[in-house]
Amino acid sequence: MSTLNKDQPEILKWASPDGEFRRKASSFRNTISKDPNAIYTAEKDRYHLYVSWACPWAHRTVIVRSLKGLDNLIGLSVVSYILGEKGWKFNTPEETPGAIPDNVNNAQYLRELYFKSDPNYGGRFTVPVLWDKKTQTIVNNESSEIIRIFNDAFDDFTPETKGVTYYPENLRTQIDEINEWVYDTVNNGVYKCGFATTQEAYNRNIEPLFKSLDRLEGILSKNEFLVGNTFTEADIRLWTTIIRFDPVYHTHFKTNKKTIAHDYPNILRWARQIYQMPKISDTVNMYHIKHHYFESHKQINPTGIVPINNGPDLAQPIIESKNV
Ligand SMILES: N[C@@H](CCC(=O)N[C@@H](CS)C(=O)NCC(=O)O)C(=O)O
Repeated sequence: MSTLNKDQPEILKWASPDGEFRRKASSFRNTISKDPNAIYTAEKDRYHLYVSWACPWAHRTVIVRSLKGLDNLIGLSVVSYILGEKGWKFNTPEETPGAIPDNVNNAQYLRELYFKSDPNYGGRFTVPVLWDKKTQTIVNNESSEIIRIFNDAFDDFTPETKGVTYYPENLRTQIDEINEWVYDTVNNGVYKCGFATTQEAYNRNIEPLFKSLDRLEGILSKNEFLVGNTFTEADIRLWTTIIRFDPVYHTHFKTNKKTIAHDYPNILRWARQIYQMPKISDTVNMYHIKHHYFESHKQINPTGIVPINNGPDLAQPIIESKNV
């Protein structure tokens, strides 16, 4: 058992006593619907999204909000990049460039929204949070569900993106199947390696991660995207992890068997292709990403030093590397 865990405040304890990191299920799981009689019906200016630029889960929701043209329908607040003992904090952009304060609830810390929704809340205070201004509560705090809500619930307000779907009906089985192993071994896999506090827990998770990256490289050597030639939520969900891989996870989470830049030419081609789609690069804040991980997890990086590498330049021209 690790002694590390004992010295940490409760909120900064990531691993279980056996050294393995187990992500807790999100608590607020409601949906928003086009039905005017639903509790949470789709309306302009009713909902607000709370995110961190640093967080790969929250990043998915920012991407779909932007691609679906919801920026003027659903407001946005962005926490500061440091996750401290009281959790995520709101700062002004003068204090933290890139931060957007909470002008809906005027909260200082994200946790206030959780207690406003449920005074007995006992879970973690995570981003993303989708907030309903009308009922003063959290609708949903699970990124995979928020992106499905954004995918179609507001279509009646956005004629220009109406019907644009990242979860097309004919591809759902394939998307769900990919999401499942990518979530377990890659999205969450990097955390299981990085937050492990025993060698055994790290060993158990590092091989499945690289096995999955090898598998993804194989898929992307034949296809443009994860599911054939259609850009879907499976790509969005993986992409936010991949762009953090070389600059953060490789060092900070000790996932240093290979890098995207040198060992995965097809994943790199795909990552560049998505980065260069309209609106996507605006959702990437590498300063928040790097400074969040290296400065917040003091149990892994006690000095808080932020290493220099920003990962491969995603704005570079795309080099076709299929079937190499
Ligand atoms: N399953 C959640 C995970 C969200 C999550 O873990 N967010 C992290 C940031 S990357 C967080 O807010 N952590 C704060 C904490 O656990 O105290 C989702 O996909 O929405």
